[in-house]
Amino acid sequence: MPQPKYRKIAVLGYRSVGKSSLTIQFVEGQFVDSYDPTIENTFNKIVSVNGQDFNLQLVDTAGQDEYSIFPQSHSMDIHGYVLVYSVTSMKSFEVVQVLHEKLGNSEQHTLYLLVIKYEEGKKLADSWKATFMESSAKENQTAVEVFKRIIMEMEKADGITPSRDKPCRIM
Ligand SMILES: Nc1nc2c(ncn2[C@@H]2O[C@H](COP(=O)(O)OP(=O)(O)OP(=O)(O)O)[C@@H](O)[C@H]2O)c(=O)[nH]1
Repeated sequence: MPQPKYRKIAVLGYRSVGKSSLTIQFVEGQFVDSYDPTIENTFNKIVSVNGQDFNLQLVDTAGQDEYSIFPQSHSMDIHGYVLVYSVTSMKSFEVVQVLHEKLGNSEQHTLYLLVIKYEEGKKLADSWKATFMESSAKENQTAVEVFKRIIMEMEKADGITPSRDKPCRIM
C-alpha cells in the first residue's frame, strides 16, 4: 500500500453559505443545523481515492465579502480550494467570483461551484475551465463527492505540474 499523500484544502466563500456544514458533513457524516460563524477551523481526515490514501487537512475559513482582505495564509501551502456559494444568495455568487480573481487565473486551477442555480453556475465554471458540482450539506453522499472530486482533480494537476507550485482551486 503506498504511503498516504498529504493534501491541504481551503474552503472559502461568503458568510453563512454552508462552508462549515459541508466540511463537517464530509468529516463527521452529520448535518449541522445551527449557525455559528467560523473564525477558522482545521479538520483532518484520511480518505481513500482510487486505492490511494490521502491525509487531508481541511481549513474551514471565516466568511468573506468582496471587501475582505484576502489572508496570506490562504494562499500558502494549499493544494486545492473549494469555493462555496449558496443557491439562495446572489451576493454569495458574486463573492466567489471576487475570490476567484484574488486566487489568480491559471488554467491549472480547478474550480467547483457548489449549491447554486445550475445553469448559471455551470456557465461560470465552464468559463473558468472548472468542474461544476451541486451539493447539499444535508446529504453525506454529495458532500463526500465534492472532496473526492477535488482530490482527483489535484492528482490530475499534479501530473501536469509535478512541482505542485500551482495549486488546484475549488469554489
Ligand atoms: N438547507 C440547507 N441548509 C444549509 C446547507 N448548508 C448549510 N446550511 C445551513 O446554513 C447555515 C449556515 O451554515 P454554515 O455551515 O455555518 O455556513 P458558513 O459558510 O460556514 O458560515 P460562516 O462561518 O459565517 O462563513 C446553517 O444554519 C446551516 O444549517 C445546505 O446544504 N442546505
